[in-house]
Amino acid sequence: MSELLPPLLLVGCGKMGGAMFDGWLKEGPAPSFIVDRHRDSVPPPHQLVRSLDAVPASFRPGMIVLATKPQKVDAVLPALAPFAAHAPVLSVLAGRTVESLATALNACLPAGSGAPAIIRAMPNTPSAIGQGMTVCYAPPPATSADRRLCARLLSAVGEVAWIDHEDQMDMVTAISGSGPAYVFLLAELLEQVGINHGLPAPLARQIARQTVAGSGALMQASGLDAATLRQNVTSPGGTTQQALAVLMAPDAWPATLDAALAAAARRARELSGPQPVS
Ligand SMILES: NC(=O)c1ccc[n+]([C@@H]2O[C@H](COP(=O)([O-])OP(=O)(O)OC[C@H]3O[C@@H](n4cnc5c(N)ncnc54)[C@H](O)[C@@H]3O)[C@@H](O)[C@H]2O)c1
Ligand code: PRO
Repeated sequence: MSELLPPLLLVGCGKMGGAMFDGWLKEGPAPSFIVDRHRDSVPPPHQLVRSLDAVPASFRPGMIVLATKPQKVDAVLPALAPFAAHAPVLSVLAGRTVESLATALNACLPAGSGAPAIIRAMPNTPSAIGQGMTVCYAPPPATSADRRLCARLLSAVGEVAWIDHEDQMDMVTAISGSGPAYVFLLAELLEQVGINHGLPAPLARQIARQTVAGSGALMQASGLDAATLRQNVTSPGGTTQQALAVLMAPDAWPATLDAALAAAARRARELSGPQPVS
Protein backbone atom coordinates (compact mmCIF):
# COMPACT_ATOMS: atom_id res chain seq x y z
CA MET A 1 0.00 0.00 0.00
CA SER A 2 1.35 3.45 -0.89
CA GLU A 3 2.25 5.83 1.91
CA LEU A 4 -0.43 8.34 2.87
CA LEU A 5 -0.08 11.83 1.50
CA PRO A 6 0.68 14.23 4.36
CA PRO A 7 -2.04 16.23 6.11
CA LEU A 8 -2.97 19.21 4.00
CA LEU A 9 -4.33 22.65 4.71
CA LEU A 10 -6.13 23.50 1.48
CA VAL A 11 -7.31 27.09 1.31
CA GLY A 12 -9.76 27.48 -1.57
CA CYS A 13 -11.48 24.34 -2.79
CA GLY A 14 -13.21 25.63 -5.89
CA LYS A 15 -12.65 24.51 -9.46
CA MET A 16 -8.85 24.09 -9.25
CA GLY A 17 -8.38 23.36 -5.55
CA GLY A 18 -11.34 20.99 -5.79
CA ALA A 19 -9.90 19.24 -8.84
CA MET A 20 -6.63 18.63 -7.01
CA PHE A 21 -8.36 17.59 -3.80
CA ASP A 22 -10.59 15.14 -5.68
CA GLY A 23 -7.43 13.65 -7.18
CA TRP A 24 -5.70 13.51 -3.79
CA LEU A 25 -8.70 11.79 -2.23
CA LYS A 26 -7.97 8.77 -4.42
CA GLU A 27 -4.50 8.58 -2.78
CA GLY A 28 -5.89 9.18 0.71
CA PRO A 29 -4.21 12.18 2.33
CA ALA A 30 -3.78 12.09 6.13
CA PRO A 31 -6.63 13.93 7.90
CA SER A 32 -6.68 17.39 6.38
CA PHE A 33 -8.47 20.72 6.73
CA ILE A 34 -10.24 22.19 3.73
CA VAL A 35 -11.09 25.89 3.97
CA ASP A 36 -13.74 26.96 1.51
CA ARG A 37 -16.82 29.14 1.48
CA HIS A 38 -18.77 27.24 -1.14
CA ARG A 39 -17.94 23.54 -1.09
CA ASP A 40 -20.75 21.47 0.46
CA SER A 41 -18.81 18.65 2.06
CA VAL A 42 -15.61 16.65 2.19
CA PRO A 43 -15.42 12.97 3.09
CA PRO A 44 -14.24 12.01 6.58
CA PRO A 45 -11.69 12.08 8.12
CA HIS A 46 -11.12 15.43 6.41
CA GLN A 47 -12.78 18.51 7.80
CA LEU A 48 -14.39 21.34 5.88
CA VAL A 49 -14.41 24.76 7.52
CA ARG A 50 -15.56 28.11 6.18
CA SER A 51 -12.67 30.16 7.53
CA LEU A 52 -9.05 29.66 8.58
CA ASP A 53 -10.05 30.90 12.05
CA ALA A 54 -11.84 27.56 12.51
CA VAL A 55 -8.66 25.51 11.96
CA PRO A 56 -7.15 24.50 15.34
CA ALA A 57 -3.89 26.35 15.99
CA SER A 58 -2.35 22.98 16.90
CA PHE A 59 -2.94 21.57 13.38
CA ARG A 60 0.38 20.85 11.66
CA PRO A 61 -0.09 20.39 7.93
CA GLY A 62 2.66 18.83 5.84
CA MET A 63 1.81 21.30 3.09
CA ILE A 64 -0.40 24.38 2.79
CA VAL A 65 -2.08 24.64 -0.59
CA LEU A 66 -3.26 28.10 -1.58
CA ALA A 67 -5.98 27.99 -4.24
CA THR A 68 -8.13 31.06 -3.80
CA LYS A 69 -8.64 33.54 -6.60
CA PRO A 70 -5.72 35.98 -6.86
CA GLN A 71 -8.07 38.80 -5.74
CA LYS A 72 -8.93 36.96 -2.48
CA VAL A 73 -5.58 35.71 -1.31
CA ASP A 74 -4.27 38.71 0.61
CA ALA A 75 -7.32 38.60 2.89
CA VAL A 76 -6.44 35.08 4.09
CA LEU A 77 -2.72 35.67 4.71
CA PRO A 78 -2.94 37.00 8.31
CA ALA A 79 -4.78 33.87 9.48
CA LEU A 80 -2.57 31.64 7.32
CA ALA A 81 0.74 33.01 8.61
CA PRO A 82 0.89 30.97 11.87
CA PHE A 83 0.58 27.74 9.84
CA ALA A 84 3.07 28.95 7.21
CA ALA A 85 5.65 29.32 9.97
CA HIS A 86 5.71 25.49 10.16
CA ALA A 87 4.93 24.24 6.65
CA PRO A 88 5.76 25.06 3.04
CA VAL A 89 3.14 26.88 0.98
CA LEU A 90 2.18 25.59 -2.45
CA SER A 91 0.51 28.42 -4.35
CA VAL A 92 -1.41 27.71 -7.54
CA LEU A 93 -2.38 31.35 -8.05
CA ALA A 94 -2.01 32.49 -11.62
CA GLY A 95 0.49 35.28 -11.99
CA ARG A 96 1.34 35.96 -8.33
CA THR A 97 5.11 35.83 -7.94
CA VAL A 98 6.86 34.01 -5.13
CA GLU A 99 8.54 37.23 -4.03
CA SER A 100 5.28 39.15 -3.87
CA LEU A 101 3.52 36.41 -1.94
CA ALA A 102 6.49 35.97 0.41
CA THR A 103 6.58 39.72 1.12
CA ALA A 104 2.86 39.78 1.91
CA LEU A 105 3.08 36.65 4.08
CA ASN A 106 6.19 37.90 5.87
CA ALA A 107 4.37 41.07 6.83
CA CYS A 108 1.87 38.87 8.73
CA LEU A 109 4.54 36.91 10.63
CA PRO A 110 6.08 38.03 13.94
CA ALA A 111 9.31 40.00 13.54
CA GLY A 112 12.33 37.70 13.33
CA SER A 113 10.41 34.78 11.82
CA GLY A 114 12.23 32.91 9.09
CA ALA A 115 11.20 33.54 5.49
CA PRO A 116 8.27 31.29 4.48
CA ALA A 117 9.00 28.53 1.95
CA ILE A 118 6.78 29.13 -1.09
CA ILE A 119 6.45 26.89 -4.11
CA ARG A 120 4.60 28.35 -7.08
CA ALA A 121 2.79 25.84 -9.24
CA MET A 122 0.52 25.97 -12.25
CA PRO A 123 -1.75 22.90 -12.39
CA ASN A 124 -4.75 22.31 -14.61
CA THR A 125 -8.21 20.85 -14.09
CA PRO A 126 -7.57 17.36 -15.56
CA SER A 127 -5.85 16.85 -12.18
CA ALA A 128 -9.30 15.77 -10.99
CA ILE A 129 -8.88 12.48 -12.90
CA GLY A 130 -5.14 12.07 -12.39
CA GLN A 131 -4.40 13.51 -15.86
CA GLY A 132 -3.18 16.92 -14.77
CA MET A 133 -0.11 18.83 -15.87
CA THR A 134 1.58 20.92 -13.20
CA VAL A 135 4.67 23.05 -13.60
CA CYS A 136 6.48 24.09 -10.40
CA TYR A 137 8.98 26.72 -9.36
CA ALA A 138 10.58 26.40 -5.93
CA PRO A 139 13.31 28.93 -5.12
CA PRO A 140 15.03 29.00 -1.70
CA PRO A 141 14.13 28.96 1.12
CA ALA A 142 12.10 26.01 -0.23
CA THR A 143 14.28 22.96 0.43
CA SER A 144 14.81 19.80 -1.55
CA ALA A 145 12.53 18.08 0.99
CA ASP A 146 9.82 20.66 0.19
CA ARG A 147 10.32 20.00 -3.52
CA ARG A 148 10.07 16.24 -3.00
CA LEU A 149 6.87 16.62 -1.01
CA CYS A 150 5.42 18.93 -3.64
CA ALA A 151 6.37 16.47 -6.40
CA ARG A 152 4.75 13.63 -4.48
CA LEU A 153 1.52 15.55 -4.04
CA LEU A 154 1.31 16.77 -7.60
CA SER A 155 2.42 13.54 -9.25
CA ALA A 156 -0.59 11.96 -7.52
CA VAL A 157 -2.79 14.02 -9.86
CA GLY A 158 -0.79 13.95 -13.11
CA GLU A 159 2.53 14.88 -14.65
CA VAL A 160 4.92 17.33 -13.00
CA ALA A 161 7.65 19.49 -14.52
CA TRP A 162 9.98 22.05 -12.93
CA ILE A 163 11.28 25.38 -14.10
CA ASP A 164 14.25 27.37 -12.76
CA HIS A 165 13.16 30.71 -14.19
CA GLU A 166 9.94 32.11 -12.78
CA ASP A 167 9.33 34.32 -15.81
CA GLN A 168 8.58 31.13 -17.82
CA MET A 169 5.53 30.55 -15.63
CA ASP A 170 3.37 33.08 -17.46
CA MET A 171 3.64 31.22 -20.79
CA VAL A 172 3.22 27.90 -18.95
CA THR A 173 0.01 29.34 -17.50
CA ALA A 174 -1.14 30.37 -20.97
CA ILE A 175 -0.46 26.90 -22.39
CA SER A 176 -1.16 24.21 -19.80
CA GLY A 177 -3.01 26.15 -17.09
CA SER A 178 -5.55 27.71 -19.44
CA GLY A 179 -5.08 25.08 -22.17
CA PRO A 180 -7.93 22.76 -21.21
CA ALA A 181 -10.30 25.67 -21.94
CA TYR A 182 -9.02 25.91 -25.51
CA VAL A 183 -9.50 22.18 -26.02
CA PHE A 184 -13.03 22.34 -24.61
CA LEU A 185 -13.73 25.34 -26.85
CA LEU A 186 -12.64 23.23 -29.82
CA ALA A 187 -15.18 20.59 -28.79
CA GLU A 188 -17.87 23.27 -28.44
CA LEU A 189 -17.11 24.75 -31.85
CA LEU A 190 -16.98 21.38 -33.62
CA GLU A 191 -20.40 20.59 -32.15
CA GLN A 192 -21.85 23.98 -33.06
CA VAL A 193 -20.56 23.93 -36.64
CA GLY A 194 -22.00 20.44 -37.06
CA ILE A 195 -25.40 21.69 -35.87
CA ASN A 196 -25.16 24.78 -38.09
CA HIS A 197 -24.61 22.48 -41.07
CA GLY A 198 -27.65 20.35 -40.32
CA LEU A 199 -26.43 17.51 -38.13
CA PRO A 200 -28.82 16.43 -35.35
CA ALA A 201 -27.61 18.07 -32.11
CA PRO A 202 -27.05 14.78 -30.18
CA LEU A 203 -24.95 13.40 -33.03
CA ALA A 204 -22.95 16.63 -33.33
CA ARG A 205 -22.26 16.52 -29.60
CA GLN A 206 -21.27 12.86 -29.60
CA ILE A 207 -18.86 13.11 -32.53
CA ALA A 208 -17.29 16.36 -31.30
CA ARG A 209 -16.70 15.08 -27.75
CA GLN A 210 -15.41 11.65 -28.73
CA THR A 211 -13.13 13.13 -31.38
CA VAL A 212 -11.45 15.42 -28.86
CA ALA A 213 -11.30 12.75 -26.15
CA GLY A 214 -10.14 9.98 -28.49
CA SER A 215 -7.46 12.17 -30.09
CA GLY A 216 -6.01 13.09 -26.69
CA ALA A 217 -6.05 9.45 -25.62
CA LEU A 218 -4.38 8.37 -28.89
CA MET A 219 -1.66 10.99 -28.51
CA GLN A 220 -0.94 9.79 -24.98
CA ALA A 221 -1.12 6.07 -25.76
CA SER A 222 0.95 6.21 -28.96
CA GLY A 223 3.64 8.62 -27.78
CA LEU A 224 3.87 9.85 -31.38
CA ASP A 225 4.48 13.49 -32.22
CA ALA A 226 1.33 15.54 -32.67
CA ALA A 227 2.54 16.37 -36.20
CA THR A 228 2.83 12.66 -37.10
CA LEU A 229 -0.63 11.94 -35.74
CA ARG A 230 -1.97 14.88 -37.76
CA GLN A 231 -0.26 13.60 -40.90
CA ASN A 232 -1.74 10.13 -40.28
CA VAL A 233 -5.19 11.70 -40.67
CA THR A 234 -4.29 13.75 -43.72
CA SER A 235 -4.68 11.76 -46.94
CA PRO A 236 -2.98 13.47 -49.87
CA GLY A 237 -5.69 15.10 -51.95
CA GLY A 238 -8.30 14.25 -49.33
CA THR A 239 -10.68 16.14 -47.07
CA THR A 240 -8.43 16.91 -44.09
CA GLN A 241 -5.86 18.59 -46.30
CA GLN A 242 -8.50 21.09 -47.42
CA ALA A 243 -9.48 21.93 -43.85
CA LEU A 244 -5.86 22.19 -42.68
CA ALA A 245 -5.02 24.57 -45.52
CA VAL A 246 -7.56 26.94 -43.98
CA LEU A 247 -6.56 26.37 -40.35
CA MET A 248 -2.79 26.39 -40.87
CA ALA A 249 -2.63 29.53 -43.00
CA PRO A 250 -0.21 31.88 -41.20
CA ASP A 251 -2.95 34.38 -40.39
CA ALA A 252 -5.33 31.64 -39.16
CA TRP A 253 -4.59 29.32 -36.19
CA PRO A 254 -0.84 30.10 -35.92
CA ALA A 255 -1.48 33.83 -35.59
CA THR A 256 -4.66 33.46 -33.57
CA LEU A 257 -3.11 31.10 -31.04
CA ASP A 258 -0.03 33.26 -30.76
CA ALA A 259 -2.21 36.28 -29.97
CA ALA A 260 -4.37 34.31 -27.56
CA LEU A 261 -1.43 32.91 -25.58
CA ALA A 262 0.25 36.31 -25.52
CA ALA A 263 -2.96 37.81 -24.07
CA ALA A 264 -3.13 35.13 -21.37
CA ALA A 265 0.55 35.57 -20.47
CA ARG A 266 0.08 39.36 -20.35
CA ARG A 267 -2.80 38.90 -17.91
CA ALA A 268 -0.62 36.59 -15.78
CA ARG A 269 2.00 39.35 -15.58
CA GLU A 270 -0.70 41.82 -14.50
CA LEU A 271 -1.59 39.41 -11.67
CA SER A 272 2.00 39.26 -10.36
CA GLY A 273 1.34 41.40 -7.28
CA PRO A 274 -1.48 42.08 -4.80
CA GLN A 275 -4.81 42.60 -6.57
CA PRO A 276 -7.73 44.87 -5.81
CA VAL A 277 -10.39 42.88 -3.97
CA SER A 278 -13.30 41.94 -6.25
N1 LIG B 1 -9.50 26.95 -12.71
C1 LIG B 1 -8.35 26.56 -13.28
O1 LIG B 1 -8.34 25.86 -14.31
C2 LIG B 1 -7.03 26.95 -12.67
C3 LIG B 1 -5.84 26.38 -13.18
C4 LIG B 1 -4.63 26.72 -12.58
C5 LIG B 1 -4.59 27.63 -11.53
N2 LIG B 1 -5.76 28.19 -11.09
C6 LIG B 1 -5.68 29.13 -9.97
O2 LIG B 1 -6.40 28.54 -8.91
C7 LIG B 1 -6.96 29.55 -8.10
C8 LIG B 1 -8.44 29.24 -7.87
O3 LIG B 1 -9.12 29.28 -9.12
P1 LIG B 1 -10.52 28.55 -9.27
O4 LIG B 1 -10.82 28.58 -10.72
O5 LIG B 1 -10.50 27.28 -8.54
O6 LIG B 1 -11.45 29.59 -8.48
P2 LIG B 1 -12.79 29.28 -7.66
O7 LIG B 1 -13.47 30.58 -7.46
O8 LIG B 1 -13.53 28.15 -8.29
O9 LIG B 1 -12.24 28.75 -6.25
C9 LIG B 1 -11.76 29.58 -5.25
C10 LIG B 1 -12.36 29.11 -3.94
O10 LIG B 1 -11.78 29.87 -2.89
C11 LIG B 1 -12.73 30.00 -1.88
N3 LIG B 1 -12.38 31.17 -1.06
C12 LIG B 1 -12.09 32.42 -1.47
N4 LIG B 1 -11.80 33.21 -0.42
C13 LIG B 1 -11.91 32.43 0.67
C14 LIG B 1 -11.74 32.66 2.06
N5 LIG B 1 -11.38 33.88 2.54
N6 LIG B 1 -11.94 31.66 2.91
C15 LIG B 1 -12.30 30.44 2.44
N7 LIG B 1 -12.48 30.15 1.13
C16 LIG B 1 -12.28 31.14 0.27
C17 LIG B 1 -14.05 30.18 -2.58
O11 LIG B 1 -15.11 29.71 -1.76
C18 LIG B 1 -13.87 29.33 -3.84
O12 LIG B 1 -14.53 28.08 -3.73
C19 LIG B 1 -6.74 30.87 -8.80
O13 LIG B 1 -5.73 31.57 -8.14
C20 LIG B 1 -6.33 30.48 -10.21
O14 LIG B 1 -5.42 31.39 -10.76
C21 LIG B 1 -6.96 27.87 -11.62
N1 PRO C 1 -7.47 29.34 -14.97
C1 PRO C 1 -6.87 30.48 -14.31
C2 PRO C 1 -7.26 31.76 -15.02
O1 PRO C 1 -8.03 31.71 -15.95
C3 PRO C 1 -5.39 30.26 -14.36
C4 PRO C 1 -5.17 29.29 -15.48
C5 PRO C 1 -6.47 28.62 -15.74
O2 PRO C 1 -6.77 32.81 -14.63
